[in-house]
Amino acid sequence: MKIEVINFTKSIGKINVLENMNALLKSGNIYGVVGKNGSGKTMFLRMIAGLILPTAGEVRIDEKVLGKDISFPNHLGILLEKPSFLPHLTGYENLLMLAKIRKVTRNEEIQSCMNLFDLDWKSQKKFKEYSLGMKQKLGIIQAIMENQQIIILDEPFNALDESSVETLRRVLEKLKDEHKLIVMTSHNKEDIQLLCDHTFTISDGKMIDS
Ligand SMILES: Nc1ncnc2c1ncn2[C@@H]1O[C@H](COP(=O)(O)OP(=O)(O)OP(=O)(O)O)[C@@H](O)[C@H]1O
Repeated sequence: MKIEVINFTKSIGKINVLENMNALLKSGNIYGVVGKNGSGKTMFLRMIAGLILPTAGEVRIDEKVLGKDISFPNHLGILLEKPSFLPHLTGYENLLMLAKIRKVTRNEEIQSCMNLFDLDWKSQKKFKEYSLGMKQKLGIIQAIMENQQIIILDEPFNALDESSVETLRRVLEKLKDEHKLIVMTSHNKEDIQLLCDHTFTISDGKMIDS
């Protein structure tokens, strides 16, 4: 798959939160998006996910224009800040419910994904009782469990303990080998250097290095 960002500008009020962005992303690569707090990294992810529409320019997913030819990229798995799940259900019940929508993920796959990240799928603990890191892991699992072609992860390493960081690194390498297109933000240089084939640096809504 191919994502092309062409002269994309997004203005909110008088501010350009993204300004004249250009980028090309292809399957089989991990892309890192870096920059200071408030520079526009999350906006960049929202842009390629079709969650914000341009003031000018466009995003093409395999030649289809987002917001015109298609509303959202097909085959998208996404983790945005603060994953939202139903508080009164367990983690497993939340994932089961989401899996029912597209009907592509088997229960066993959810169970093994939870095991991989050291979450007990049989636990009766409700989502509202989850710790920050447990919530993060559930969000990661939801983004990858449907085996989507494009995987967008906003700060996926946030709040993870050391062994889960290792697990996630291995998972992302495997997804790359399976020819997925992965885009992630991180404030951690080591994660970016170890994993990413290409880095986009954003400053004040502008791409300063690509
Ligand atoms: N709903 C909104 N309305 C107006 N401005 C917004 C809105 N959401 C974000 N912004 C602004 O857009 C800019 C980019 O925000 P963004 O969330 O993309 O930053 P970021 O690089 O992801 O930051 P961080 O590292 O803190 O997560 C910031 O100046 C922010 O204040």
